[in-house]
Amino acid sequence: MSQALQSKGPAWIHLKTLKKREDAAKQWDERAEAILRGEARNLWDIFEERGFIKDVAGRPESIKELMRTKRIGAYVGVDPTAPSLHLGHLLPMMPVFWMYLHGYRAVTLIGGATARIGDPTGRLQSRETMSNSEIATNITRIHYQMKKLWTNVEAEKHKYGYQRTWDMSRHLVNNNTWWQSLSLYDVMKRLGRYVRMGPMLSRDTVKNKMEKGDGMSVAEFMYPLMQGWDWWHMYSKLGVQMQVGGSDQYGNIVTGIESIKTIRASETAEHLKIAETWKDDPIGFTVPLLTDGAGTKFGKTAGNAIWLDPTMTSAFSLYGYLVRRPDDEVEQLLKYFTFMPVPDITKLMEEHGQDPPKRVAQHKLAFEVLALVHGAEVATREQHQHRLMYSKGGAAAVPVPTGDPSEYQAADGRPVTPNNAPRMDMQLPRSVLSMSPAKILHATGLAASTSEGHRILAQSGAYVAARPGDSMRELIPGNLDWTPMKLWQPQAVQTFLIDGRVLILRKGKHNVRIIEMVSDEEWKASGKTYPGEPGTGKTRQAMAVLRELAEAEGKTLSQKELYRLAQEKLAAEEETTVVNNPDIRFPNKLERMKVLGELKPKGK
Ligand SMILES: Nc1ncnc2c1ncn2[C@@H]1O[C@H](COP(=O)(O)OP(=O)(O)OP(=O)(O)O)[C@@H](O)[C@H]1O
Ligand SMILES: N[C@@H](Cc1ccc(O)cc1)C(=O)O
Repeated sequence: MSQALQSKGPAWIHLKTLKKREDAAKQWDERAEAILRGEARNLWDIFEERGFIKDVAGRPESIKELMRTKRIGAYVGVDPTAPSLHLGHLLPMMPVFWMYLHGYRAVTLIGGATARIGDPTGRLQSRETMSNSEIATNITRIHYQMKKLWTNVEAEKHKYGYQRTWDMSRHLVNNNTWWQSLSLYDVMKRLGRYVRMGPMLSRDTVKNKMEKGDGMSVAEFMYPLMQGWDWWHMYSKLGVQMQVGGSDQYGNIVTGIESIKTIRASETAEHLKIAETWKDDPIGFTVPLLTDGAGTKFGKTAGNAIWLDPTMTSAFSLYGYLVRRPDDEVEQLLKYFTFMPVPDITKLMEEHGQDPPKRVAQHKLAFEVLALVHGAEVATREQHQHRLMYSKGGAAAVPVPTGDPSEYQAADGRPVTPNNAPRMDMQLPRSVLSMSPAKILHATGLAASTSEGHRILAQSGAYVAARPGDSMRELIPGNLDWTPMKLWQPQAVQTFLIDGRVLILRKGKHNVRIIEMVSDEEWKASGKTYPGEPGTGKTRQAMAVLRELAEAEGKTLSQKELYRLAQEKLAAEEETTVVNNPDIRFPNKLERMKVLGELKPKGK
């Protein structure tokens, strides 16, 4: 046995990794051969068959050959200009998910930096400037949404029998992580110096916005170059050679290809130069536009978005929307939004054709999309609800998210997963900020009590979105970094407020709260209470109810008596009626009578 293999530690790991890499390359070559022999399929053909390809930046034959022979990476980016992704965004993400299932490297990108500038493509008016807190909120929500999608893609991988290979990989990145430290000098030196104004000025977006719109800022003008630099970053660091986008992204993708070639050629250090053969060239394509029944693009601007966030479009409504798709659309939607092989879709459509009113194809579509967006358990639940509704011929009662305390509780004590995570957005009164971190955790529902809050903090189990390290400062705008919370002084948490109004906390991996601080007056007027709110404890509330009941009977009770009775009743917790708060139990009517019967009106 060689020295390296005998010794423990890094050298041994290194050899093991090398061996895996070698095996993976061999497997890839074998598959490339199998594709050539017609025994395996080229993913590019699958993209074509499913209707994913609208415009191609590059030669389709070369791309196909590249995909056969090389394990390239692919990415799709979304700017967090809204608090949620929508169905339109999911379309360009689907080919990237397919890439992952087929063993390529797949990246979804959140444009924490680009969202600040706003993609001017196809617009006459600039996007509104977003505040730090709005960006932080959107990034947090979309980050966890993408995580959830990736979790469910993983489940789909098993469902459809895709093998895990050692080298398949998926990444979720935020372009702010490189833009925050990139120097203007680097961008100018490697890219700006070579880009000519003529072609940039002749782009439709630039001409239209300058001539018919509200003009164009330098940053907006540079936007396609920023997107191009993102791609370069991932091209050079992760081997991302392909970009996928919505149909409006063609111009940005072409500019990106030119940018990569320019930056690549501007490398002066011989040992850092990247090869420039067709096998190394960046390539990309756009997917068709997803439109609504009236042919309008689905999106934020048109106000017709079907959101992937269940508090914005409930899982029930998403299912309902998909089940209502007309017969002539459903086959294409199955190709776009499910991982069902096309022969299975064809078979399903034949079955559907035998009894169209049964909508088997639409139900399958709805189930599959929900499984991808919200997980198999929610998909099964919603399918059941809808079947029940149709069989009864009436509308089932659907819970609409209201921000009720129960929505912040983890599902029946089970571990919090991306698919059952409680809702993130909540409000709390500003006075909460002067409480201890343990109490704040309790107030947000991240801890069941203050003492549990203490325990969580002692074990470093909760985090606040903040600058990395111990700097005790609020989040770097555009980033999402976490700092473990400690048993800090009561005022400390205040230092992490973003724009003085938003606090972002997390417990465990997926249990997140984005808390908007409102004035105490506004909170009081809302009539809401939070766990541990002073004056709203169980005993105090029970005393208030008992006092009211007694007064209605013309009886006045001392505080001491009220306290004793409240304690007694709460301890008994027999026959109960839930009032307002599911945590607080009150005596039922019979009980009340008994209680009041026992009472001696004061002075008698
Ligand atoms: N309806 C759609 N069909 C296909 N792709 C879409 C659709 N909507 C958005 N996309 C794609 O998703 C990505 C992100 O889009 P973007 O952030 O511009 O969202 P949007 O909802 O279209 O915004 P807006 O409506 O404000 O223009 C882009 O690649 C875009 O082309
Ligand atoms: N410009 C894209 C989003 C995006 C941002 C950065 C990227 O690197 C890629 C894509 C859009 O508006 O849809």
